[in-house]
Amino acid sequence: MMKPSMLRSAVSRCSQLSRRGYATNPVPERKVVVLGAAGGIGQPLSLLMKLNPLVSSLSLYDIAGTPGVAAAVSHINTRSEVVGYQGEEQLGKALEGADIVIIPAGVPRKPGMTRDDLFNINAGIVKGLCSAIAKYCPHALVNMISNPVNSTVPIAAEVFKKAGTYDERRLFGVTTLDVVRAKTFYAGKAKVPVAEVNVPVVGGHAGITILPLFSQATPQANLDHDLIQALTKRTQDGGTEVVEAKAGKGSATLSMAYAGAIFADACLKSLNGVPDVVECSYVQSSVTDLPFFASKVRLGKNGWDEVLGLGTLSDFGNQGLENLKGELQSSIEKGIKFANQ
Ligand SMILES: NC(=O)C1=CN([C@@H]2O[C@H](COP(=O)(O)OP(=O)(O)OC[C@H]3O[C@@H](n4cnc5c(N)ncnc54)[C@H](O)[C@@H]3O)[C@@H](O)[C@H]2O)C=CC1
Ligand SMILES: O=C([O-])CC(=O)C(=O)O
Repeated sequence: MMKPSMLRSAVSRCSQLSRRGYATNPVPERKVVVLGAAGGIGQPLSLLMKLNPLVSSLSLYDIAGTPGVAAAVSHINTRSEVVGYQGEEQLGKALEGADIVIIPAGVPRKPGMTRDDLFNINAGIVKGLCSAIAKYCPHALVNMISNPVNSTVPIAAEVFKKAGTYDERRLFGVTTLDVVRAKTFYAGKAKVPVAEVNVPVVGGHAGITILPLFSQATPQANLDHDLIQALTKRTQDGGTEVVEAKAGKGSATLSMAYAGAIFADACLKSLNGVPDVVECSYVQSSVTDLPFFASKVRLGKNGWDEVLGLGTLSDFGNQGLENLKGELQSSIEKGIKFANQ
């Protein structure tokens, strides 16, 4: 068991490491809101955000269960003040003054379902939450986790457009878990240290729309075509692997919380002026003919500064890109249509 003194020194080491490279001192005040904070992702994500020294105010909102989560998290002796909010009448207060809103609210998959099968429930949840964001914190960066991400991000964009608050640079679909998986699976096969691995993952966040570019992975390894094909399939099916292993008890929560915390930390750093923070994310894009697309984006003080191109694709990558376009386009259209009903 870890002794309290060890945990304290780990947290302190963590804060020292995180502070390195920050352009401003003292660290600015930043409010982070988690919508869906009492859920399977929401709880560990709230914990990880409480450990982030860049957060000064942590607002935990859910339709139920937040007082307990907030009470537990608030006892951790790190910088941020934690407040729990429960029920729609408290949503405005939860959001006011937010710099970043992370949204893992909504139902997860069960075995046999696709992410699109969640649309009927989650589209409405996301629409409602985004209307509140437009009203109470229109300048916040939005990190959308709720599935189907390929549609929920276009829904959010439409809601913000209607409210007159849309700024494409502030809306992000969180695809970091695809990158996390691609790195892990690649490191295992390429026999390279996982901490050194980088793999861009582009496209979207469902099945074949998830396109890991292993030909651009670093450190480079001479993996044969069959292995690259297998790694691609495993990354695309990573979510389903967890859904099946959980056998009806939901989908990835802990690894998603980790991925969500990485992405939110990147947003916080760039808001604070750290230059050249680059992450993959599903954003409004002109990299392909699709209006939303995941690729590397350079983050800045006001959201993303630049959507980076795809680089040189292998034949396999090009084929994957062509194969995903139809599905991604129809998921985008479905979201836009729903938001405008
Ligand atoms: N982008 C990604 O890579 C990933 C996305 N997901 C998605 O994240 C979502 C959440 O997954 P879990 O946390 O496992 O589900 P969960 O069911 O454990 O938690 C969802 C939480 O959302 C809350 N909620 C429902 N309606 C709400 C509303 N109107 N306002 C605020 N909160 C509301 C629920 O009360 C619950 O606490 C799912 O849609 C899942 O598919 C999951 C894993 C990875
Ligand atoms: O697979 C799911 O339903 C949840 C998810 O998006 C993931 O784990 O990548």
